[in-house]
Amino acid sequence: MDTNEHVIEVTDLRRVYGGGFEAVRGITFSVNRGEIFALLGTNGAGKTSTVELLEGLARPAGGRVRVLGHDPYGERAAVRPRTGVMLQEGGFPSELTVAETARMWAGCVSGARPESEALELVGLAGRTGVRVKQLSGGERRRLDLALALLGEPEVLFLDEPTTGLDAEGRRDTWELVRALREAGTTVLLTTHYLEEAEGLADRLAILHEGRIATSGTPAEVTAAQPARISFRLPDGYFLGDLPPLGELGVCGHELDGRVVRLRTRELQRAATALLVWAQGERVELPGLDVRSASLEEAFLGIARAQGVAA
Ligand SMILES: Nc1ncnc2c1ncn2[C@@H]1O[C@H](COP(=O)(O)OP(=O)(O)OP(=O)(O)O)[C@@H](O)[C@H]1O
Repeated sequence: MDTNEHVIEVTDLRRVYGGGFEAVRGITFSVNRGEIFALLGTNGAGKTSTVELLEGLARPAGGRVRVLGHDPYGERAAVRPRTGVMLQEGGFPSELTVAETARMWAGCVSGARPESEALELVGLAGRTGVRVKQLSGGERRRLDLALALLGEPEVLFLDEPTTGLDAEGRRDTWELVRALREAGTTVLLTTHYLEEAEGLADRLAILHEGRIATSGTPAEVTAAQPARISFRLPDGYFLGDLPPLGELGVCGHELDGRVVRLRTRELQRAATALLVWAQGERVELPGLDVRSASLEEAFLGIARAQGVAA
């Protein structure tokens, strides 16, 4: 299998709504076969607007989308049977049972796998006789996912797949998505959960106001953010007693009471210099905490830099 094949290609994509509002303002990215790609962003950043264009539900105002080499809007018949879509709101008839819903949906999918298999995959095998209206919010999300899997899609679009799931349900969904990737499925998902993107995505893009603010592997995106060192000043010491912060490679600091917080892009150098200083002074640095930036910090950093109260 050629894992460098671009299964999704998006070039300078734009979406404009009826009133003239430009929700997607020229975004470019690609997703390789067998990759999990996450779209992150603040509320209203344009994630759903983008995913809907990839799903062929609307025509772009500009730019180009290709899914499996086809235009998903203009060549819907070529793309739709090979993709699975989990929308944010499923909207099934609430009187039908889980089994009936799956059967009805399977009737619309060519070459569908057995409904029982799809329900088993998402952990709903024991709920087949339950009416949709009696399902919990999390169970409905899982039913949505089962329906998206019925056609054994090559490409799966998941719009906030774990919203409303409890911690266990979320972990089960992550495992399932990973297993799908192992089987060669390409997955594009949107999420508000940064740990979901960090733990699941091979690559991600953070959208902000219709543009990609940053993209890359989770490690690349976080590496662009400064790491943090924090500790309490030892008794009798003041901030000015520390070695010159510039020499430690510190790019920002704050003092909160006696707690010092340093930000650095050279974590190893700064931490080493600080520890060497403490050893020379024969003091402990109480509450010492040294950590690389998390995706959450990268996300908040981008939102702050662009003037958003995240
Ligand atoms: N049908 C519509 N008509 C006009 N504007 C719309 C429409 N749908 C969405 N928008 C606007 O487009 C922008 C992007 O919305 P979108 O739903 O794509 O964001 P999102 O990143 O998915 O947000 P969320 O995280 O809140 O789901 C928002 O400002 C939204 O108000």
